[in-house]
Amino acid sequence: MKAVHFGAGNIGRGFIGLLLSQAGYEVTFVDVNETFVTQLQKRGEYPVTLASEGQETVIVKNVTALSSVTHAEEVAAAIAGADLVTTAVGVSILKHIAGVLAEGIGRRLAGSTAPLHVIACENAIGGSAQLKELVYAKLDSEVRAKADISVAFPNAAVDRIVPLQQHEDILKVMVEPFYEWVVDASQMLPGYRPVEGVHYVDNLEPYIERKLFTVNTGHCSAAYLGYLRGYGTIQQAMADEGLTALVREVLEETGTVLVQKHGFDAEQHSKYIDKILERFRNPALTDEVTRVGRSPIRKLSPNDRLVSPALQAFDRGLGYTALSRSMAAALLFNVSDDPEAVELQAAVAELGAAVAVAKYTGLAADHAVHRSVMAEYDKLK
Ligand SMILES: NC(=O)c1ccc[n+]([C@@H]2O[C@H](COP(=O)([O-])OP(=O)(O)OC[C@H]3O[C@@H](n4cnc5c(N)ncnc54)[C@H](O)[C@@H]3O)[C@@H](O)[C@H]2O)c1
Ligand SMILES: O=P(O)(O)OC[C@@H](O)[C@@H](O)[C@H](O)[C@H](O)CO
Repeated sequence: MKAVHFGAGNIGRGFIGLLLSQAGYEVTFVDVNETFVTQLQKRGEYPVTLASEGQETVIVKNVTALSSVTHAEEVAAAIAGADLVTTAVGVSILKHIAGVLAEGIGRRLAGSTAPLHVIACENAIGGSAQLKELVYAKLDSEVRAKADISVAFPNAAVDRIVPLQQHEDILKVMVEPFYEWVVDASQMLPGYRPVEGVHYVDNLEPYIERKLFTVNTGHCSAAYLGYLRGYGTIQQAMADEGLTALVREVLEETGTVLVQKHGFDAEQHSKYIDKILERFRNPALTDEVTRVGRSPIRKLSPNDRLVSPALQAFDRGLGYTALSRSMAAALLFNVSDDPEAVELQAAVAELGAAVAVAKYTGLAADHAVHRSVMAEYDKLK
């Protein structure tokens, strides 16, 4: 079985490539980073170390790589012959891989009706659906009709904390032991062969919302509030009890929405929150607040981890003050090598915070959540 995986970065090597290789796939990574590509081609394997007491290392074998810049032909050919395509490049990069993916799908459908699943493993609601739209926009109607039959884009939720890596071996990845990969079974092609280690569910929404609005909402809250208090890592921020209490408040707000909306057991959900906070604290990881808070404009966007749960709380008459505080803190995330942080800072300086909030969150200036964000911003500033 053959898989093509876009993005040989942290989660790509530390989770998706590892799991697919262990499930028996020959994995071809596709990346723009020439060093990763050359090293993966040359060695055909790389180590993944678990950030736990024993620090067990697994060697991921049966892998190679292609450059999406210099090997576009080979990438399209690999897609034409693959059983599975996955991505972990960042949701805003999906538009850049849609062209070669469309080319590969077109070639494949010219001579084969073998099933192909394309799964975006990004932190976003409906990541694969977004990718499908981008790819379909590049296919003609005849190819689209064929793709409707034998190519599927099931949405997914992936969870494993993989920080930025700093090892002598450039391919080595240190990952937390926990992992979860959930795929929407209702969007798979009939008779699909499950990938070992992937959890297939009939309705993905409760899973993706629970993950994004707990792990990622809590994570970015710790990052933005931690940044304001001068902490460099999530582990340092989470050692501050006052800060952890603020993060917990946020997760209590999202938890109330999730329990009401999806019918999760309140006690179980509370344990889920405890477990997530424990994962953030993992002393064997060093996870920088600048990684976890990266791309604040994406994180402040209407369907992402802050605005969406706040609006859902508002609609249900529930609290959203702690979520508003995290959004306000995002406005103060002044990291000069993060292009979105730079853009956000410039927008706040030029337009004022109220207009910038409306612009990036989609919240009208007279919306109660917008007013709440501004009230928290005035306090934090
Ligand atoms: N790191 C985590 O803990 C984690 C966990 C779950 C989900 N995610 C999600 O996975 C995605 C990747 O995150 P990451 O932390 O691995 O980031 P990363 O920056 O480590 O990896 C992204 C990789 O994509 C590559 N890339 C960029 N443009 C490309 C292109 N046009 N074609 C091919 N490759 C390209 C980059 O060179 C890089 O190697 C994001 O959507 C993130 O939200 C990350
Ligand atoms: O990848 P982002 O920028 O959407 O979010 C940063 C982190 O919260 C994220 O990468 C987590 O580590 C991951 O989602 C854990 O499963």
